[in-house]
Amino acid sequence: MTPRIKICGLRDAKTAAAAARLGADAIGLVFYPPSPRNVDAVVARAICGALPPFVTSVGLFVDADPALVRAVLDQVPLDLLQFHGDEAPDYCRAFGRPYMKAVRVKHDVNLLEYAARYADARGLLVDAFVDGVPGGTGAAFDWRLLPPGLPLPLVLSGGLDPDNVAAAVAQVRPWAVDVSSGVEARRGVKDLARIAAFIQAVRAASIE
Ligand SMILES: O=C(O)c1ccccc1NCC(=O)[C@H](O)[C@H](O)COP(=O)(O)O
Repeated sequence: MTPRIKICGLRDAKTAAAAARLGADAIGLVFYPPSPRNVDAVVARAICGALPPFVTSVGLFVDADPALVRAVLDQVPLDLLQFHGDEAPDYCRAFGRPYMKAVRVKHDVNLLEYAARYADARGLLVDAFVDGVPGGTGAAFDWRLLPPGLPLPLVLSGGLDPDNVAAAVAQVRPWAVDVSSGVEARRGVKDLARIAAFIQAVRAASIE
């Protein structure tokens, strides 16, 4: 099985459409103003409109005011919500949309407990813990901290790039991989050659 591939932090329709043509299964839209990858609803709507069928649009929020999430949902046809902060299960459910919960992994995190708390999530996205920065850091974590037998689909992220993703897939066997910094030319600017190389590396490492 080849893991699904999400390219996160797209900021224009042309690059998002190109990523989809290269084989991305999902693209992530960051609604978090401090991020260099932040987009507004107008740009996000244009990006979603440029995607072919069967490519999932994921809206990423970090402890956002629910009014902001609702305002985005009113304007942008998102398929899935990604909550990347400390959102409680009730918050995540309140929008009545499919969601996945991000967890920033450090040595004492109990992912089985997370999976039980967010049992209705479509998946758990695991990312590196970096103090003071919620995500998109390019930092990796020790994949040995991931327990076997997680009951939710696992989306592996954090410091993945074209050179290390094959090893990550072989070791972790995730449902999907998610990348942002590792396919950028510079912070916030995606590089199509790196996206192509990343997708190629994931496919070459497909799981039995
Ligand atoms: O991308 C961001 O700027 C960002 C900001 C705040 C919270 C999350 C953010 N990105 C989340 C993602 O889904 C990234 O793909 C994930 O954190 C991995 O990022 P990277 O290590 O840069 O590949």
